[in-house]
Amino acid sequence: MTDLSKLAPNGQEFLSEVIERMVDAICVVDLDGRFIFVSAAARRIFGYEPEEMTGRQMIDFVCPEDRERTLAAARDVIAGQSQAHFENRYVRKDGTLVHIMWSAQWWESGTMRVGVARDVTERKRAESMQAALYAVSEAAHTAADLSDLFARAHEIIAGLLPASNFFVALYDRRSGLLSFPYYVDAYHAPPAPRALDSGTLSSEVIRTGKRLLLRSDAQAPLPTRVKVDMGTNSLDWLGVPLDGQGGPIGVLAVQSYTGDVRYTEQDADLLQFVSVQVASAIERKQMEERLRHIAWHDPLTDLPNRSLLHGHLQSSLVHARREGRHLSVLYLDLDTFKQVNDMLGHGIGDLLLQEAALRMKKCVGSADMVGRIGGDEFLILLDGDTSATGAVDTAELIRSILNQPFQLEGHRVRVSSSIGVARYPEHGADYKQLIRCADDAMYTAKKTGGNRVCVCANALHDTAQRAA
Ligand SMILES: Nc1nc2c(ncn2[C@@H]2O[C@H](COP(=O)(O)OP(=O)(O)OP(=O)(O)O)[C@@H](O)[C@H]2O)c(=O)[nH]1
Repeated sequence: MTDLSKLAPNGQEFLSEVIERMVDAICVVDLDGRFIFVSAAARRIFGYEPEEMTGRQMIDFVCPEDRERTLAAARDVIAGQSQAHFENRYVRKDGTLVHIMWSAQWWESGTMRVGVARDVTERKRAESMQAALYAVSEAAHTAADLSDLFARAHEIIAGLLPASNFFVALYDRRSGLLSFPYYVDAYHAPPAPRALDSGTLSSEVIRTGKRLLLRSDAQAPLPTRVKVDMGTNSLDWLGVPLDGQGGPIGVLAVQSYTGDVRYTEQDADLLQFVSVQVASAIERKQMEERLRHIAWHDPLTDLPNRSLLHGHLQSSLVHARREGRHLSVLYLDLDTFKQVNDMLGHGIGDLLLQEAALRMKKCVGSADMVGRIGGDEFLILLDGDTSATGAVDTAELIRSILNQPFQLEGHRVRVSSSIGVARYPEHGADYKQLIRCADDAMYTAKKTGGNRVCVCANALHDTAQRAA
């Protein structure tokens, strides 16, 4: 061991001076868990004067979430297992968190723990930001859809800053509307979509393309354009723009209603940092959803196309079979539609198909599906009302609604329709059989003059055939 008296005449003074100048803090804790000595570096690391800490329980300074494992680590040290890299978080005097890495050892004869605390907050911050970026980019690939992506982004952001009140606002440039597809809040329900000029804090972030941090204690006036907002009755409001490739596509926002959560510029930096990755993940998911929509929908009417209808019918049949339920299929073909094209042009024919699609959708429930098979042929799956009369009633309703004249660019156009009805399990056991039966019934309706509903005539009597 070095002889201190050779370095300085008074070894004690020399040691005190060295300890005073150390960047890391030396902390000594007795068997009862009280600080009995804390060196000067505590001032910078914990924000307390050393004398404010001595005599007090060490555990009271530890972040509540980390207390249990800190006590377990302390027990290990007392049992003789020294710790070289134990990490936990302390609450500084100003309320902020500091990440500490401890090296600690038990001093048997003194019955006390001797530890050295190193402030690793910056390193932890860099690590968690890196991890957050990685997690967001992973979520961009693996999230099932946009809402799953939002929930996962929320979880990731909550690991970086307090985010119990968090929302995602999306801005649709074409409609000019700001919507709130993900909204978690202690007091408010998700707001309805609103125009960008409705004077909200979120729209201010979109308009300016800049983050906005409002702290209740700063008493800063609201931006002049802001009139009302669901955030105005929160104490602190922090929103950052989601910058897409062609400008802001939305906002990520956190807000607090309680004084123990305050947002700082540092939080704004963190949220902004993550928002870049979140924005690109959202754009990626939006693109995937657009492509999926295009693949499954008819471009003219935006109705489900043949592939989606067949897939939906197959899975509905699986459920119906399992639950012993009925379901119905309507096959609809417009009568003499060709004449509309021939007399008024293809453009008016297109408008008629679009308007007819809207009318049909209004006749069915949310569990049902109206799709376009092609040309002037539509398929309607009735999964909601499973009664035999319900299917015919719905078919009659559709027929009569399509009979009403259409006003299309100044032309008054009248059409009628022929509809075939087939029911599971009476008329078919699988989707192909059901569609064929409904098509046959539609053909019968057409052959007998059109503008009518016909139910499939070929009921399956053989139970073995039904169950096939
Ligand atoms: N405007 C328009 N017409 C289409 C479209 N797709 C198919 N058609 C036309 O729709 C018509 C469908 O033919 P049909 O069902 O045989 O004609 P129809 O006059 O309804 O005859 P019936 O069904 O026997 O009453 C054809 O003239 C197609 O050219 C489309 O997307 N837009």
